[in-house]
Amino acid sequence: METRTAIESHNLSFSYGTLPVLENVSFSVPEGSYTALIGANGAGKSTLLKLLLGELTPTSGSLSLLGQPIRSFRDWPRIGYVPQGTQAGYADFPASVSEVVSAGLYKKIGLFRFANASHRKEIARALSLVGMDGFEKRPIGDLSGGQRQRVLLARALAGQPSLLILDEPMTGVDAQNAAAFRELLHRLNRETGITVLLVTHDIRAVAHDVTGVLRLEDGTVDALTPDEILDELAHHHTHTGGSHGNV
Ligand SMILES: Nc1ncnc2c1ncn2[C@@H]1O[C@H](COP(=O)(O)OP(=O)(O)OP(=O)(O)O)[C@@H](O)[C@H]1O
Repeated sequence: METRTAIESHNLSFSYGTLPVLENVSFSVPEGSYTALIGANGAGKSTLLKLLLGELTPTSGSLSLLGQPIRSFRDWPRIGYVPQGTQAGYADFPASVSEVVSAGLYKKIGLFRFANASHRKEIARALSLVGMDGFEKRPIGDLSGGQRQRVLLARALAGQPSLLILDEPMTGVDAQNAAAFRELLHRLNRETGITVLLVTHDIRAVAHDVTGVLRLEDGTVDALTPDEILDELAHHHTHTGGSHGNV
């Protein structure tokens, strides 16, 4: 069935005990969009991602993924996820690039459900998408931070998800590699049509790439167009993004 929204929430609320984080939040992320999720430290970005990944359950309201209510969502292979700050942790990881990328497949489709040849082909395809063709046999620890981060993106892309969720993937990557990674995300979104939801503290860096922005603030979510965000940035408003002084 064709779905129009990758993510949709209606009056979504979530509290940790008595601490409300999201209060009657309604928003939608269109299929094929490139959406930035921004908000100051503690605004609730990670909490919203955990709700999307099924790790937390909404207190009330509805949340749907790819047109299905999150409670009964079964299509996890269609969701790719790049968690926060993982690239540095792979510096000493004793595995080849191929093994790391295939972990993304195992999680999605089960260890024995993929024939070996098509399995290898899918790993090569994912590596090619991120510009890491031929790196299968290299130990991941031998790569640069920027290369490792692209391998982790390939792991999320293995199995051809239709929604890619990234939690501050540029953390701990130098400026040049971060710029290359942003360009890669932009190109993936344009060329493959994959829906991208990017949590970022640096909205300025992606404001020209994204098709929309969701800003978490005081328990609510505001949807902004790229023009609105660029306008705010041009007028030096201070509440467009994180609290690291980069807005
Ligand atoms: N497991 C938890 N139990 C209780 N409170 C929590 C828990 N996790 C987060 N919080 C609180 O919920 C609020 C939202 O936190 P969350 O981590 O979602 O924010 P964030 O926007 O991701 O922040 P950051 O940008 O620093 O990662 C904060 O006040 C935080 O202290």
